[in-house]
Amino acid sequence: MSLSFEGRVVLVTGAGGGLGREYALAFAERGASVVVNDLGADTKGGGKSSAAADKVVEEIRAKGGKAVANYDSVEDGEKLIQSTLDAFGRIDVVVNNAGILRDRSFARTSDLDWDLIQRVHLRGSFLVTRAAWNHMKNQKFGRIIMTASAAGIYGNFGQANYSAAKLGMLGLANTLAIEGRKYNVHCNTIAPVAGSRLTETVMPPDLVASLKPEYVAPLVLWLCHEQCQENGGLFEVGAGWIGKLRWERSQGRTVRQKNQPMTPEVVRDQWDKICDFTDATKPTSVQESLQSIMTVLSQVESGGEVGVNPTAAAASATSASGINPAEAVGQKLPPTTFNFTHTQCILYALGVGMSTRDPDHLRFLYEGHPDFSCLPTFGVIPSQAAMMDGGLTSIPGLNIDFTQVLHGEQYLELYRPLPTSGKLTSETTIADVLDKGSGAVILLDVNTYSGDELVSYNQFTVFVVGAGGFGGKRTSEKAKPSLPPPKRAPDAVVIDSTTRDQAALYRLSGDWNPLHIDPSFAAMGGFKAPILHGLCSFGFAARHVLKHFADNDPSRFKAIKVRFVKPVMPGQSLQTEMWKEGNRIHIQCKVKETDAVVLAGAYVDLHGASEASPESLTQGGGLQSELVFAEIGRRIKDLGSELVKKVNAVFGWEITKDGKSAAQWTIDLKNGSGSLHKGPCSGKADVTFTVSDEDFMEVVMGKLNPQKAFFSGKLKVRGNIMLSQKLEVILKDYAKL
Ligand SMILES: CCCCCCC[C@@H](O)CC(=O)SCCNC(=O)CCNC(=O)[C@H](O)C(C)(C)COP(=O)(O)OP(=O)(O)OC[C@H]1O[C@@H](n2cnc3c(N)ncnc32)[C@H](O)[C@@H]1OP(=O)(O)O
Repeated sequence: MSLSFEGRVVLVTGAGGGLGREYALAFAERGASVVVNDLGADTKGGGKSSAAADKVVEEIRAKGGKAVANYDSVEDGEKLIQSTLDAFGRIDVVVNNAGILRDRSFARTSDLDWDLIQRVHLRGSFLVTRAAWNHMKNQKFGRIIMTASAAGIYGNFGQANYSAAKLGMLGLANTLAIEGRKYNVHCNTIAPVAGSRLTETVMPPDLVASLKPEYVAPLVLWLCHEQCQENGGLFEVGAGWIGKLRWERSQGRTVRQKNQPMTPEVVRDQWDKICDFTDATKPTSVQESLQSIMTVLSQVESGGEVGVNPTAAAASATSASGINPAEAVGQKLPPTTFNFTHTQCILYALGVGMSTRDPDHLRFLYEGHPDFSCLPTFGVIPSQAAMMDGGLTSIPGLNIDFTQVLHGEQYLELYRPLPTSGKLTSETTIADVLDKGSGAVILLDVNTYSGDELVSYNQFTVFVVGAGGFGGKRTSEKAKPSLPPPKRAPDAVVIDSTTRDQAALYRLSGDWNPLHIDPSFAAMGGFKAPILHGLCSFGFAARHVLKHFADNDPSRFKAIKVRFVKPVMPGQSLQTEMWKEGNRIHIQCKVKETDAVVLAGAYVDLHGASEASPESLTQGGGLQSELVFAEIGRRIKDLGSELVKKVNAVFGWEITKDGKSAAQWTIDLKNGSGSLHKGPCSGKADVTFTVSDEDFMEVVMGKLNPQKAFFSGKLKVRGNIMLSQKLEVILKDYAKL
């Protein structure tokens, strides 16, 4: 199939002669509507005439093609594009071809020689392309050609100004290729060798005659066709030959050692190796280029030597298993000290989304508040310091690529509420290293002390993507398990938005990992953009639980466990679903916009749920009814283990020691009665609680002891006659105990 440009609109700058004219004719021949731009200047940029462009337009029209002339300077980019739109209503292709020469040896290059060349080539291409850019983006199609030159790629005597402008156009094209990719706007660069007005000054006449422009145009047409997916390429073309160019980089050598100054002498001594292209690499993006720099950073940090070929060192470390559990497990990181004041507590609270919009949050945001407190999940901050300081890199057997590190899971247990200022020390041990196939999992146990008192225990689970397969074990008894939520609708759901700057704010609490702020680093980890800290979403979820089930009382917090199953992007909304099971609140978090589960197997353990606050039980309307009834169940258990045993024996119930019941609970809040149904295993028990609204809430709020309520008759338990008789017997028995 021949390549047609029917329906396409093409602008060729400098199309009055040479290459530009050839492109214009070739596009028009294949059906394109062509704008033939030419200022009609001489090769040095002097003069102005419409003749050149008009002639080409005539040629095209004579052959039945569609073309209009335009005589604007490329420095008036907007005008060029406007006249293209006026003539044909759209713009599909821009060929930046116009150019002039002011050749001089460098010493004789005047400001004007320099400026004129930059203005026409580089600035002109920028202005014309920018004027076309949004039209192309909006229509999701565009093809742009930049015309560079061998003089720019290799340098050429007497063309300093021209070389600089030409390679500048390559840089421009490289970035346009990246920015336009997702809109199907492609930008490629050619370095043509053709006989033209510009080359006749530097080439012998017979060579100029034989290097015909028609040997270049087919490449330009192909690159501008919708079928061509090439983007960001650089091509040398001439005499019927086309070749593609790319960057090549030597393996290079590391010239720095940890804690040593980098000196010119070391550079000198390594020079031959730095310049040796054996096994050269071909980086194609800033990300690839940076990757090796990151490798060097981690090698230097882990005590790598001067003169090392970083790629080879990384390869041999991996082949000799960068991860070696036998060496790593049991190792301790250097202890760290964390000094903090109320500033860090407040900054952390803001980092996990607290806001003065919610009056309940003020106690965590204002040091003058009578109940000023530190959020319990701040407990991860002192303990992460050891890892963040690069301590992990010093562990033998843990040669890991930090661009691939993700936070996998977190467990935090507090032994007392955190102070709002103080000095805490943390001791970190590599508890275990697991081989998960797709990655390696490193378990880090951190004990944090205030003086001699153990304040908290953290278990960090670090997932190193791609580092598995070293033949290690898959599970560990040391891992704090995550737990699935109950199979029923959640008892409470909270939706809370993170902001675009959530990660930028959260990192100020000490996790400086560039993954959360630097787009290039995030790209190395395979992410389109920086992702939110796992511990930031963790903080959001934990405070949702604390508010909903513990009246924002930090002393109620005991422990939390979370698994990070998918990344969260700053700006997304978190939907925290919560299930109350006694003192344990199971949690699952989704990203509201995508419905993807991001935190799973998670739970918060609370202290002393017997002091459950009225608000936490009455919020949420109907959703809470199950929860309220579960609370009554737990209170029945409070009546005493003897009674529970008897009730279980008679009815076959299973009220367990933590107050959970296999029975299903429902309640009708309207008439103040609730019914308790035996679970699916037996249908015989069907008991109704009857209680006045007032008394019911008293019980639920913990103001009325359920035991007293039973015996004073305020809380009546009724079932069918037989069952209630049996229950009465039990209750009487119980009264005697
Ligand atoms: C020096 C710094 C120290 C501190 C480190 C933290 C620094 C922070 O700045 C970094 C961050 O905050 S990163 C942001 C938060 N984390 C994330 O976004 C990760 C999200 N999770 C994922 O992408 C995948 O689960 C992923 C990629 C983790 C795993 O996905 P897959 O490879 O597809 O795994 P899968 O096939 O589902 O399972 C394979 C085995 O791995 C176990 N597993 C899965 N997810 C896990 C996770 N999150 N944590 C721990 N183990 C996990 C699976 O259970 C399975 O093992 P098994 O078969 O034995 O059950």
